[in-house]
Amino acid sequence: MATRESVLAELKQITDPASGQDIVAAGIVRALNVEDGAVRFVLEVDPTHAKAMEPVRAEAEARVKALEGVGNVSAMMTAHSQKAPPDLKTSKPAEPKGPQKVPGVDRIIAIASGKGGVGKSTVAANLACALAAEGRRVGLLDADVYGPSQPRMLGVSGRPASPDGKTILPLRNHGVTMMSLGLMTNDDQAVVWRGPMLMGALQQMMMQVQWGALDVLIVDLPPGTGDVQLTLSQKFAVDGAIIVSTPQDVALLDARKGIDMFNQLKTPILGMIENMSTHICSNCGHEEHVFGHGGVVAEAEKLGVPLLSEIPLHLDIRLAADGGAPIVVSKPDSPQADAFRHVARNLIAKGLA
Ligand SMILES: Nc1ncnc2c1ncn2[C@@H]1O[C@H](COP(=O)(O)OP(=O)(O)OP(=O)(O)O)[C@@H](O)[C@H]1O
Repeated sequence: MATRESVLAELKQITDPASGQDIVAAGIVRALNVEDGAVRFVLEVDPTHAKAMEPVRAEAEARVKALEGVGNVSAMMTAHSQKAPPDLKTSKPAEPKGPQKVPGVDRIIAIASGKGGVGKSTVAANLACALAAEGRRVGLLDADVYGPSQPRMLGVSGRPASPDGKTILPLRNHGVTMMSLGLMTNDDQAVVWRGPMLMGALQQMMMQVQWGALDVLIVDLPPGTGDVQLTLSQKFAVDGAIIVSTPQDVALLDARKGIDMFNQLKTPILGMIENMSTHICSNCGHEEHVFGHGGVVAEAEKLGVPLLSEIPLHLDIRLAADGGAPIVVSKPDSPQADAFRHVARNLIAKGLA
């Protein structure tokens, strides 16, 4: 199916004779609309150039028509119409400023937590694998610079290759395309990241990794509310954040700060996940509430965000994560895996993943 990105990429192949730039960069492509294979756009040109621009319009129309999954194409020149619609009269560039999209990536979901060690990476790994098991094209970016754990959780190692010295080839396991800052550093080397370095590294991971076509890119954030969170939300079009917390008061207090930050950044909160909700004894199945119970449900209700799942504290979840095959992959039919799969299905049903 043709997307806005694929149409823009094709239009970028055409040169604007007036400026010498491609027609997208020159800002003359306006009001692009791609819906169910039908593509509409306008070339806004100076009326005195209308004649000279006709071949450009015809080429644009023909090129887009030749794209796979495109049916009807309507390419109009504003110089042809008596009066251009008001929003086409500005001289702003075609691409909106502000958060950018990662080429080929349809959606970005951030997995965040206020506090460290609450199981954010475990949730991100299982959610990515669960979405892949549902047939989604999934990427997982481990942006947890302070404790990158995805290589271990997804069972991948080795340095990612960069054949051209510019782009980075991600690794892949359990149906998930994965990249981690942990793969770019030595295993036991402590890395001290400074703000600008962090932002540069994140930008590089998002834009220079060859993610390919993805339905969703899951970003496993570091705990807290720091530079990585800010850069991600300000520079990239993040579709939503999922906040992971344990039911403890301290974790919840920090989770609230995280939610406040995303609210300020206008990143939608997709919901909260209560991890280590109840402990289920792997011998007798007895349940107990190690970190208290119901804290996240109450908090989610208070903040008006959905509670997406309650994940039990279970030895199998830790063993699976430490063994390089998350529980969703190693024991897909277990109730523990189901707690994650339920979130994945829910996100897909809502068109969020
Ligand atoms: N529901 C669970 N049941 C059992 N063990 C769990 C569960 N969730 C997480 N763990 C274990 O707890 C530890 C911490 O989890 P994880 O690394 O996912 O936390 P985090 O919030 O990402 O931590 P960090 O602060 O390092 O980013 C890991 O050993 C993981 O296997």
